[in-house]
Amino acid sequence: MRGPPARTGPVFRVKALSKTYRSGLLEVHALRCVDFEAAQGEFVVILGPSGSGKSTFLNIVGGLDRASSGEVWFKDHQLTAASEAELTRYRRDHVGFVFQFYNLVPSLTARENVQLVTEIAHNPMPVDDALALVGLSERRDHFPAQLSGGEQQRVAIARAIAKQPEVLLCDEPTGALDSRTGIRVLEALTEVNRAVGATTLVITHNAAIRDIADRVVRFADGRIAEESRNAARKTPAEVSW
Ligand SMILES: Nc1ncnc2c1ncn2[C@@H]1O[C@H](COP(=O)(O)OP(=O)(O)OP(=O)(O)O)[C@@H](O)[C@H]1O
Repeated sequence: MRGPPARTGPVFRVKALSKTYRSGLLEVHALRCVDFEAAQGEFVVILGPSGSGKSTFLNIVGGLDRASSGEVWFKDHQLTAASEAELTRYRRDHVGFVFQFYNLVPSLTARENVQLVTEIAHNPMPVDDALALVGLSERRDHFPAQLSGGEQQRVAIARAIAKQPEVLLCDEPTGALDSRTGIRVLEALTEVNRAVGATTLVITHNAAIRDIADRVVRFADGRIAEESRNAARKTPAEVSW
């Protein structure tokens, strides 16, 4: 008789994570003893007021910044014990980043911007598949200046997921966009989360977005103040703000 299917462990395990920034005599406690886990393929929305530690958290989990104390694990790799070279490899091989500002190369087309990543990735998807996932097949030969803000953000998402990352970390991906365009970008993110199965963490100031997540985490004053799970996820089209 076969037993129950083997459960895969969490993708992220964060234990007692703290981060203190020091400049001169001044200390800022950006994170205070944060515990967190995320499962494979989970879509987590992170809310919280300005300065509550959201970006600091995402940057540490993404290997862009270092903890002051505590542990961060990505599967069986302890990021908090990793060397700079190991963190660089972690970011390159496993993490897709999407930021508020798209950081596309202006002299390259949409396709070429995505290609920059697929050329150095271990297991990339075809560039055209990545652009199709975000609904931009028709625009692949356009330059960033010929694309709307939402389209540029979708190119940035295609670039982030073309390497088929295990995690997708997004810091205010709709922050610079109007609501209709923002919804299109969220549709691209949920589609990518479904198709690639990447564990997805999305920071937003926009509480309306909480309904599209599996789970919502609210930061306040460097701590996780509240967590909730959505029994049913809404589609981005059902959300308005
Ligand atoms: N490099 C840094 N040096 C000093 N202090 C910093 C640095 N980065 C962040 N902080 C401070 O740490 C605290 C948390 O910042 P963080 O950017 O994580 O908040 P946030 O919730 O993402 O805010 P926002 O929504 O405005 O982006 C803030 O008080 C901020 O000023």
